Amino acid sequence: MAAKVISGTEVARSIENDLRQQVSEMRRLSASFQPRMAIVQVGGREDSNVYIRMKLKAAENIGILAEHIKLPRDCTQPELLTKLAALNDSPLVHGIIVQMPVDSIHSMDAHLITDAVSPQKDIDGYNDHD
Ligand SMILES: Nc1nc2c(c(=O)[nH]1)N[C@@H](CN(C=O)c1ccc(C(=O)N[C@@H](CCC(=O)O)C(=O)O)cc1)CN2
Repeated sequence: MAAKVISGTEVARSIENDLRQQVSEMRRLSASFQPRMAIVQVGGREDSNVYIRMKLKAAENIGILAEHIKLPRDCTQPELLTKLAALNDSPLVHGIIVQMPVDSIHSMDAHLITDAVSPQKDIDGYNDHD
């Protein structure tokens, strides 16, 4: 049997089209519903900046509002956890991504941070509680 070459680009485009239709249908059923996600970044690593730009563009392409929340490198773990708790509690935010690695001058427990995202909003699948 001949091998079949699978185009990652075509698969990605198909997934994006499906998601766009799902978002559109949700908004048709509830005109007031506006899906929103938050991408939380600590610091300013350029590799992370590239990936975040890609995520923001992808969200825009399917009709999801994406907010890029940039926290400074001197952000402490309690401050980051407080921010994540606020996003967990916000009825306006439906998905949360914490861009890894957390680029802080302070020590951070990566698992504690990713597990602080509500499982119901963990659209990245980093949470150990899932
Ligand atoms: N919150 C997250 N942070 C980080 C993740 C993540 O998934 N969630 N992963 C990396 C960075 N990153 C996205 O942010 C990411 C990097 C690379 C890839 C990937 O699939 N790479 C492919 C090659 C892609 C290409 O060059 O075409 C590969 O490695 O085969 C996905 C996501 C750390 N932070």
